[in-house]
Amino acid sequence: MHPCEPAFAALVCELTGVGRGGVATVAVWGQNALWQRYLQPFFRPARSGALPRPGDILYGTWHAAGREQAAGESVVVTAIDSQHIQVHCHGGRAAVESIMADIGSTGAGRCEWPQWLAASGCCPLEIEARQVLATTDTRRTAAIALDQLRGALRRAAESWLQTLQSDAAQLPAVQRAVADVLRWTRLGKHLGRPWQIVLAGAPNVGKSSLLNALLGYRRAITFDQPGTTRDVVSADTVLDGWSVSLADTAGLRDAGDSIENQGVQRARASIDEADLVLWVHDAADPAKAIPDPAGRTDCLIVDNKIDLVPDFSAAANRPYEAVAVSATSGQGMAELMQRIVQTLVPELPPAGQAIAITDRQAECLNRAVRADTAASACAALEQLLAGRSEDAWLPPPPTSPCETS
Ligand SMILES: Nc1nc2c(ncn2[C@@H]2O[C@H](COP(=O)(O)OP(=O)(O)OP(=O)(O)O)[C@@H](O)[C@H]2O)c(=O)[nH]1
Ligand SMILES: [Mg+2]
Repeated sequence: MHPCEPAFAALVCELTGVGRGGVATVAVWGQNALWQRYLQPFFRPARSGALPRPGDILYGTWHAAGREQAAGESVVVTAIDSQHIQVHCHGGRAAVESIMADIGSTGAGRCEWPQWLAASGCCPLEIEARQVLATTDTRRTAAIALDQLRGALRRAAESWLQTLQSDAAQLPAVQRAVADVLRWTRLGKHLGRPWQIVLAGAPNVGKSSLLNALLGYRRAITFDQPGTTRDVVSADTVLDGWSVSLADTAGLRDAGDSIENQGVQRARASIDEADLVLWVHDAADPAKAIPDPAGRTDCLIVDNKIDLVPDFSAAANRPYEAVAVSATSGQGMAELMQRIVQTLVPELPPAGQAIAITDRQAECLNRAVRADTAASACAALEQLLAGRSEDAWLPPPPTSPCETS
């Protein structure tokens, strides 16, 4: 049963997910006199009659509190069963907010759809998979999230649990299997969240030009003087089915200008948080190159402006491994995109692979891997299957009256 229940006789929730849609669905769930208490004050059916029976679909208009004389919002109301009614309205925020507020004003508690799913008895792994799936924006990432929604991780966890419960000596073998699943965690973390790629390097090497070339449109200002970019300029795109957020940064130098210095500080902070840094050099002016951020495993060195270097030979000119490109002519850009994807995702998971897609899931699996005894590994796996869904990789849900009351 839902934790909100003692505080509210009914819950109201927007069921339609993130993103824009033509139609939105608001659901009301409760025990008693649902129709009379929460719908009748606002809903005028086109054909008046007896109270709807389960399965009835009614067309009519919604008359917001205080605006009873206005024309009203066209809605379709579905009586799913005696405890569950859905209002289908225009998908714009104004209509949804108004209907939610009206139902809330009669005493129903507002909640978010993951809480709604929990109230309906969904297991946490399924709720988390639905949450991540709702935030994916490519077929590739949606397919991997869908595998988890179909139970890839749940089945793996259940089978490890069964193995350990019947034979504690299997702990090392189970822990190896769990560790194998944890290999995919970095990828799982980026199903609903773009990889952060930062373009950095000395001033005037062509970082902004490279950002524009990767995006395919002119997002950032480019100019033939150093110090053009001051702030972090970001834009999202998709590379080979992976959502990436590209951030162009100020050229790194000690500038006298305090505004530019602030830009350089922001650039350094972005580098620290990046999943991958494209460290850009000017192939035509190697003396300008500055050392790449030492110790970073995910850093690709990019030699830009190769169109200015006659007979630029990738191997001969430099002692480091780099991708040679020209942001202005487009030379080498396809290879650069390929190298970015290979660096971020060196291997693709096979179809149906179990993957941890939330912090909570990864923490439970990590506890199982570190467990000293079969009993504590089982406790971690049970927690994975039954624990509450609170996900740090997803934006926090707006505060709900369910939580505050
Ligand atoms: N020939 C040639 N010129 C380029 C290339 N990439 C950039 N440029 C030129 O180099 C100059 C600097 O380019 P930007 O993209 O503004 O360089 P930046 O690294 O962003 O510079 P800051 O923002 O000042 O740090 C501009 O005149 C660009 O047109 C390239 O591949 N080939
Ligand atoms: Mg720039």
